[in-house]
Amino acid sequence: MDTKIAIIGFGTVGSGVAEVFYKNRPAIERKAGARLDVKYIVDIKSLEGTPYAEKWTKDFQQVVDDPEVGVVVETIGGVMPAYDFSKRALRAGKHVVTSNKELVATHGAELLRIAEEHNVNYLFEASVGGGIPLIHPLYQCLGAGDITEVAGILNGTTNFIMTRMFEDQMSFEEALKLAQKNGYAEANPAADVEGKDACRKICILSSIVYGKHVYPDEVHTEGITKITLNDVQAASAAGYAVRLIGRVKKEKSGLIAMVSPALVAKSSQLGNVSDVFNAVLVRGSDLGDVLFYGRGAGKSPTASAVLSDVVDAVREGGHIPTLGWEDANHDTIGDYLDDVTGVMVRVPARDAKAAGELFGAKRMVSPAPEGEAAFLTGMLSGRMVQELCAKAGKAGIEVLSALRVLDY
Ligand SMILES: NC(=O)C1=CN([C@@H]2O[C@H](COP(=O)(O)OP(=O)(O)OC[C@H]3O[C@@H](n4cnc5c(N)ncnc54)[C@H](OP(=O)(O)O)[C@@H]3O)[C@@H](O)[C@H]2O)C=CC1
Ligand SMILES: N[C@@H](CC=O)C(=O)O
Repeated sequence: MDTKIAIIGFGTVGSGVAEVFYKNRPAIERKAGARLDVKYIVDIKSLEGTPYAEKWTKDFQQVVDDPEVGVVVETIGGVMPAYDFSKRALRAGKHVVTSNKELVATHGAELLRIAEEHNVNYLFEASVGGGIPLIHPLYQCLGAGDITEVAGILNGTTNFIMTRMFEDQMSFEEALKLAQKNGYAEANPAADVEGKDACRKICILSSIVYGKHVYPDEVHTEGITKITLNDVQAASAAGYAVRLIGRVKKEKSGLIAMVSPALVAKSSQLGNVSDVFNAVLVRGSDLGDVLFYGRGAGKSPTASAVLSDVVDAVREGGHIPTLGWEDANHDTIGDYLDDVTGVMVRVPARDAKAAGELFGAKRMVSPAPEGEAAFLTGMLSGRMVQELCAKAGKAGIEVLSALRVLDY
């Protein structure tokens, strides 16, 4: 059997898909049980001068109208026109494979439903964790367990930037430029540094694990832009690393999800994750902790995840029935202020005593950054931290930062 592939969007990931496909073609065909080839590459810019020039077209309708095309790989990114292209491909009876987490997080439930109606697959292994096999294990292998919590370092760019800034003293701008040069960053890197990309990824993981669509507007999201060297130094003196963590957990009152920078013990599984690497911890009441680890961004790792979906789509031919979730009304996630964690508070040295009493300091950090004091509190809800910060303000105590401390 012959199946033709069309790649839509020939940027970092799309070009990686073509390169890895031709490099590993015999193994990919053997696993898919079919002869495969890339017939079209759709991009707004010409591919003249590349080895793929004769496959290039600007006209997506050509792909839709060609019965030979069995799989459409969507690597444009963003919602439009990727949303429109994906629907047209699915309705034309073609499998769609994507790395586009913004689209999956925004319209995943609908696209999965359209795929099911047309007996094809909508697959997105590359949308979370780059090259880490994560989506498939979550819905297939871990499907039976009662998963209480998923937490992870979900953005390669920010982890890379923080590693370079705080371990190699690189400036934020230089580190970001290097992440872009390496092909890690989003087309608009604000999505990385402001936490939106990690938010989209935790939405996808939550939807898979808990079976209801979690939308990005439900998830409280903070990025890394306010993290300072003094935060990192104080955390380190206390035995912690600062990481951007996306997490969702099941509480008695419902699900709580958020993205924020947080302290994790240096000796912990997440505390050790550096550079572009991602790690996702899945915690289950029967399962205990399972960790997924690998390169979270970049051309070849992401392309390899995309191609694993191409193989599945061709081999399974529309029969991957368990991947999916119900649509929901933007009301799946509870109030993030109910989340209870430890907190590390930094204040000017002059405010150490008053702040320590107010927040109920449990352990002073030593050495604190010069001219400052820092301490760890007991367990506090987000709401209590807000109230205490407001009280501190009224009492003339300057809270320099209050960062969550997590037990992963
Ligand atoms: N880079 C990474 O490490 C990873 C990326 N992803 C996701 O994969 C997707 C693609 O990312 P990436 O490859 O980095 O992005 P790029 O910006 O490098 O690639 C997107 C490509 O699509 C082209 N394009 C834009 N609009 C259209 C259109 N209407 N029709 C056809 N082509 C179009 C762009 O052209 P032009 O440049 O001219 O605009 C560009 O060549 C995104 O959703 C991203 O979030 C997922 C995992 C990892
Ligand atoms: N910009 C993203 C790319 C992969 O999803 C990241 O840095 O993680």
